[in-house]
Amino acid sequence: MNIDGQPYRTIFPDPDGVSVQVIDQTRLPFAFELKRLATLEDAAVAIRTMIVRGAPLIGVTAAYGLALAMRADASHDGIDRAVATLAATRPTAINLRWALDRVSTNLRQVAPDERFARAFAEAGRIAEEDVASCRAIGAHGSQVIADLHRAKGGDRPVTVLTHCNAGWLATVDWGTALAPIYAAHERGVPVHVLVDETRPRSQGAALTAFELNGHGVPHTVIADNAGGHLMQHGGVDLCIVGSDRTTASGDVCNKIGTYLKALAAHDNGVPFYAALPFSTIDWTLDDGVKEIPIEERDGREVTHMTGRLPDGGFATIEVVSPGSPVANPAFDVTPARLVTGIITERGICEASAEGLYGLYPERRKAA
Ligand SMILES: CSC[C@H]1O[C@H](OP(=O)(O)O)[C@H](O)[C@@H]1O
Repeated sequence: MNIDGQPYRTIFPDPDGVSVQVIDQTRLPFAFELKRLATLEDAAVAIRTMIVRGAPLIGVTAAYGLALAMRADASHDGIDRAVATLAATRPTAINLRWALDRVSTNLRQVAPDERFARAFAEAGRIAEEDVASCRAIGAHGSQVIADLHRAKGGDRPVTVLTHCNAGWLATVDWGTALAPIYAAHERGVPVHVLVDETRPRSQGAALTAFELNGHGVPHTVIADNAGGHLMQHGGVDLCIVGSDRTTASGDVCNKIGTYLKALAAHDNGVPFYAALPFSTIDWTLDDGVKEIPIEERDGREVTHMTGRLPDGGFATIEVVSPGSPVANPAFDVTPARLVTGIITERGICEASAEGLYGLYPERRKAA
């Protein structure tokens, strides 16, 4: 998407042909910096430290990371080691495992000296598919916004609340939850986005707000705990969130705090959608609350915050009483019963096995 009129993607091959460039998301919104990933370790560190983040982007980065690993060790053990290293970086987003399986599956049948080129090309295909999928999610989802705009009289913007960052920075381009918003904005449907700051890493305040500013989409950043109140007072027409893993039954795992927004939406009759591509669906799971692994991140993400000083420098400050124990689960699971619908690249379905298998019939379990 655009940054001040200049189109960007979050990850792209370096002109040298043997590495990739990524936007360092730990430096946004106050600094725009690219980082070159040339090795397996570069890719693993980038995912683990959230230089790149967001389920689809994590998958694409892992795919390129496996290719980069082939430059150093293209043996069978080298493939196994690279897959294990990348799979261990973050446990929740299923896109990571999905991408590694897709790239590694046929790699062993290829001659070792062809494995880098084959894996690098496959990673590129995954990236292009992600762009196409997210663009399609935008097209399908923008119709929900357009229909709401008409249903509400067509004389005011549709207010959409979103949580965390599920925009183009979480994918290769377009995004998932934000794709319908971009598409609606570009087709002239007036929208106003309520951006949950999304503690503790503030992906909303730092990344979603950065995206929407860069693309000229009206928005307001709000404290995480304000959403329920705004819904009670008619301030929210629609919620759209992303997902890191959605089960075959429609349970939606997403950034911590999503479940609380879904409860408030349900209590106030606000439609609550999850937007996600096929690569985010885990067809092996049915009970998301019991079965999806929830990443526990470093407590320092809660006890400290990093921001910009008045002189433009960066500083990290402590914001919790020293010595207090901290818990930092990074995701939660919204049961399908609280989800109005799931917006995918193939269309919109109800959050259920019937809905998802209806869009992806080839995934029906063998009888
Ligand atoms: C389109 S996936 C975006 C998804 O990923 C985020 O998690 P993180 O920033 O920790 O990678 C968040 O759950 C978003 O909804």
